This record gives sequence, structure tokens and C-alpha cells, in this order.
Amino acid sequence: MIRVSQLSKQIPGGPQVLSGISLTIEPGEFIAVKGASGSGKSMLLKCLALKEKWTSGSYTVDGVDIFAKGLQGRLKVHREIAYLEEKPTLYGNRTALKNVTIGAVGQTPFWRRFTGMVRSDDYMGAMDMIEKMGLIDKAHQKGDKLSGGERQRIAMARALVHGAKTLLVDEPVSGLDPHAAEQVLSDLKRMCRIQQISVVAVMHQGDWAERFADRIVGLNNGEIVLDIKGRRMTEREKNLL
Ligand SMILES: Nc1ncnc2c1ncn2[C@@H]1O[C@H](COP(=O)(O)OP(=O)(O)OP(=O)(O)O)[C@@H](O)[C@H]1O
Repeated sequence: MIRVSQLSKQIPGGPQVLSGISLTIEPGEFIAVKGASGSGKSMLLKCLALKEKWTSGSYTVDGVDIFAKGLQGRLKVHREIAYLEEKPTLYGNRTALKNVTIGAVGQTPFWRRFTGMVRSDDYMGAMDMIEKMGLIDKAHQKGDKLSGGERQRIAMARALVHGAKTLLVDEPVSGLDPHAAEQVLSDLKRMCRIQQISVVAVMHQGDWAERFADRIVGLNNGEIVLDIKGRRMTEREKNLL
């Protein structure tokens, strides 16, 4: 379980982007984060992934106080919480399988990228994850021959292959046609149900959020103004975002 208490983020010499964010994320929960452009959605995900420094607040993951533990705490977050940016990059000239096994651009040692060498248990883990994403028939297709939705699902497999328990994903369905978007969101929901992975996804589309997410958290001007579970948003609530 992830607990965030009073997270604030002030850009040095710039605006206050997040204020007093308190949030508990349960295992297996699918949370959609909604809000207008500039409300702080991406910053919230980056803070949870420790890609941005917190100005203040406390952060516990499975009872471990992340900031009190220093490097050990950071390593726990990197191990257990995967972050996927909007429109993730794949190696176009490598197969889907290689993309999952060799890891993300910028996170893979150059010699592994250069040689493409993988261990057999990495290979099995990657095939397993690709199968869970329903893309086993695409495992040997090159990255640049995959559709937008397939690329997103392979990037999700890559983010989760090392055993992360939480996936933070920024706009997983932006630019996808409705059919591809539905597949991506169904995969995310299935990962929540079967693997008990928690998903926090920035989503603009209210209808998709209501259909697939268990819970909708709404941001306005860096503050949580909505946190609802198991029901649709009222018209008044929609107007808050
Ligand atoms: N490094 C930075 N320096 C200054 N301002 C920043 C920085 N990073 C983010 N901001 C500001 O913080 C606010 C929140 O940004 P964020 O990217 O989280 O918004 P968002 O809700 O994800 O928006 P969108 O839906 O358009 O992607 C914005 O006003 C943005 O301009």
C-alpha cells in the first residue's frame, strides 16, 4: 500500500504546482487522475516515481518511510513503482520481445543495448508479460511495425517485467483510436485484477475513466478536489475539473 501525506511541490523560483496532496493507493486499485491542462497531473506521477524532488510531504510504501530510509527508500520506489511517460519510446529496429527484455531507452546499460544480450530467465519473464498483454503473436514483430496501441502495451509490459507492484502511467490512451484505447485500458484493468498491480493513470477522457477505473481522483490547480469510488461523476463534479 502506498501512502502520500501532504505532498507539496514548489518549482524553485517558480509556481507552486502541487499543494497538500494526501492519497492512499491500495493494491490492485485502478485510479484515474483527471484535471484540466496544467492542474499538476504529470507532476503528481513524477513525484510518486521520485523523478521530481518533493518540497514537503511524507511517503510510505508498504509501511516503509521512503524519505527516512534514504538510498534504500529510493531503491524500493525504483524497484516497486514503475513509471511510464506519455508516448513511450521503443527501439524501432528491435522486436517487441527485445524491447521488453533489454529495457527502456536511457535505462539500459550501453553494452546490453549494443549486444542485445539477454539471460534466459529475462527472456521467459518478458514472454510471460507479453502474453499477459495479449500480444504473444506480436512478440517477434519489430517496434516500428507495431500499432500505437500495441506499442503502448509493449511499453507497459517493459515497465512491469521486473516485478513492479504499481504502474504510474501518463496518458496511456492519448492519440489512440477508440478500439486501441479500449484494449490498453482492458489490459491495465486485467493487470489490476489478476496481478494485484495498482495503476495510477492520467486520463483526460471522463467516459473511459468511469468505465475502467475503480476510482477517479481529480486535480485542480495542484490540489485534490475530487476523490470518488465506484460511481460516475456528477455534472457538478465534472465542472470542478
Ligand atoms: N520545471 C517546471 N518549471 C516551471 N513550471 C513547471 C515545471 N514543470 C511543470 N510546471 C508547471 O506545473 C504545472 C503542472 O504541470 P503538469 O505537467 O503536471 O500539468 P498536467 O496537469 O499534467 O497538464 P497536461 O494535461 O497539459 O499535461 C503547469 O502549470 C506547468 O507549467
